[in-house]
Amino acid sequence: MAMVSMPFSVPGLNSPNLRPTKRYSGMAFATSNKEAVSLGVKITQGEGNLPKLVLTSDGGSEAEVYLFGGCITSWKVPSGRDLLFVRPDAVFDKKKPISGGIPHCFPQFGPGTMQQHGFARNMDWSLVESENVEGNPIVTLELKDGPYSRAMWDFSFQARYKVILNTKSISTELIVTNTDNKPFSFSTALHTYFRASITGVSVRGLKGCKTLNKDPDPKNPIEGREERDAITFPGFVDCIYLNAPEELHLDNGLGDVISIRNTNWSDTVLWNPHLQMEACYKDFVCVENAKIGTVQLEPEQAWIAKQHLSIG
Ligand SMILES: O=P(O)(O)OC[C@H]1O[C@@H](O)[C@H](O)[C@@H](O)[C@@H]1O
Repeated sequence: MAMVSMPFSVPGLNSPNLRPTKRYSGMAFATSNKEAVSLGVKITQGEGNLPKLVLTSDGGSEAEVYLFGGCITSWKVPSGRDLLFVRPDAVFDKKKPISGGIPHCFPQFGPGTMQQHGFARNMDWSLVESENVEGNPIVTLELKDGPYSRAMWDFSFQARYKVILNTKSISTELIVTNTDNKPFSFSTALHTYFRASITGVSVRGLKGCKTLNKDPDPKNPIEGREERDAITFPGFVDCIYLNAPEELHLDNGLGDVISIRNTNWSDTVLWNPHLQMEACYKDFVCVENAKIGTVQLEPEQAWIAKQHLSIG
């Protein structure tokens, strides 16, 4: 497939993090719109003037992705309903990670030696590729080590994150490559905040999994086994499910059943803070595809994991 590099400029958005390589895949390129990177992908100024990609599919779905944190903050299905949730206390000033959407936890899920959930959600990712396949926009973001990450984790790495929006789904593919000359290991997660009505929420598919319950002490989780077909959220929940299946179903209590499929994200985390976040706990649930046991990569080795969220 041909790759075409083009100079790119958007007023107020000139940044080394915006250097997309367009790939032409079946659809014409929208040359008339300066802010369009490829058909169905625009770069805009989001909250706090942070660069935000807006993806629009021919089928009527829409997604928003901030380069800061490589964070998908919105996934609207054709009905216009946003199935993701951004907390009301989220800030867009780069002083904190964006609290909501699909933040990255990398290279540590935590708790651990560095800040909770690692540094990837606190760094600017770059847009490196944008394409459109049969009306469906695709962007690829990249994160590499820099002084900020090196101070916490002294390794050279590359993370590539592809986001694919279809009419009824949003898929991601994360590839972490060891670009160092020594091995490294990491844990990681996609900390997805789903919009929900918590009293009506249930998660199915985890029955039989070994659990590590982080309540009451995240540093000393209690081992157990899940016995319920449908997990509900009547109070505080913070629990890791090891060797989770490749598909879960989330009933968000708002009329949507979301299929959460994965490849190679071996574990799941369920989290709802209940009264610890009194202002918003009723409005979301986190169902996180995670890799809790560390991944070890030798130099030049890569690890790949996919997530596929869809509605029926
Ligand atoms: O960093 P955030 O978005 O506030 O999320 C924090 C929570 O993230 C969850 O993944 C953890 O299991 C919780 O222990 C933690 O409290």
